[in-house]
Amino acid sequence: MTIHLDDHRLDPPVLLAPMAGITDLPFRRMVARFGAGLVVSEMVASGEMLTAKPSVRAKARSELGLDLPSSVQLAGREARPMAEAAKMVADMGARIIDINMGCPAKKVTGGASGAALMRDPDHALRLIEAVTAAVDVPVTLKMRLGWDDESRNAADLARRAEGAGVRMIVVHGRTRMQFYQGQADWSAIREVVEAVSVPVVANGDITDAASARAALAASGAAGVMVGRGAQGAPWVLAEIGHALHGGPAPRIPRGNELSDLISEHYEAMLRFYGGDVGLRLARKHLGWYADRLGAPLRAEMMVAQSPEAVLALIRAAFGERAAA
Ligand SMILES: Cc1cc2nc3c(=O)[nH]c(=O)nc-3n(C[C@H](O)[C@H](O)[C@H](O)COP(=O)(O)O)c2cc1C
Repeated sequence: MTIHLDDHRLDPPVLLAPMAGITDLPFRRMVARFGAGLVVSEMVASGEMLTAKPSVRAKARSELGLDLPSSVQLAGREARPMAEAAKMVADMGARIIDINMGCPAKKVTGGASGAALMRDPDHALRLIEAVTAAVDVPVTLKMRLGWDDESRNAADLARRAEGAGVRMIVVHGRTRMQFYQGQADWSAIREVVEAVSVPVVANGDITDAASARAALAASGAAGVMVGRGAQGAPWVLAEIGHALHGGPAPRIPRGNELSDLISEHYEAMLRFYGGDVGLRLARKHLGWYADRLGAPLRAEMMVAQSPEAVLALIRAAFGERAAA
């Protein structure tokens, strides 16, 4: 099954979730080269986008260097700045724009954006309409089941969003008040699938082929979106695409090929952010790779102070001898 958004084919329908501080351009490129139907940027605050801060603009960059659609996610609470920011990111090359109505963080919901928009559907609709009217690229929406158990309004909001021109809806199977607790309720996503005719994508706790298959069966969704499951395993989306949709099997690197890949990711982060910031931000990815792959020297990688020292540790931890 393939999801079509205008000329874009999201094939396989296995999508990388937006994650603030994680799905930056270097990580999206890493996931994209193994294979995914779509990769989504971390959220970009619309207000900050309009101030033209270089670090915010960098989040909205989407040139993957591959023939794969890249989506930029915007967060905000007011229609006009959201529409203006949407125009800016489309001009920068975003091929799809996603609206964040799922983020539970107090910093975000306190500003009445993210999942807080689900508490005020009339206002949310005005914001969606402003964005769809402002750009020619497809606009998608990411939401939760609702604010809390008493107000599970995802299906109703999805129906209205479709009417306002939204082309695909991703639903994280938790309410905002659940934050990340418990288990995502994939069967609750079915109500949204049945409410709209645009593709609905299931999200939450999907980490491998088995959970992806279970999420699709429970929800009836057209595809899955994977977030935390891709940390330290940028090949996981391609593995799911292969198992469920017959896409090409990813070649998961081992030994020196693995240490080359991780070094490449590391150096891409240094180039993207500049030395000091890159060195610091790359640590969490190195930690995830080490955790996933059971590699040694994790603690040393976390405190190493120079790129040369980190690269030597990557070779020692993940390379041929380490694998032997
Ligand atoms: C560290 C972190 C950052 C996130 N940032 C965003 C974000 O910027 N925008 C968004 O819509 N969701 C964000 N999310 C939510 C994820 O997109 C996803 O909905 C959630 O993690 C559930 O999927 P998963 O179980 O596959 O991780 C974030 C989640 C995490 C863990």
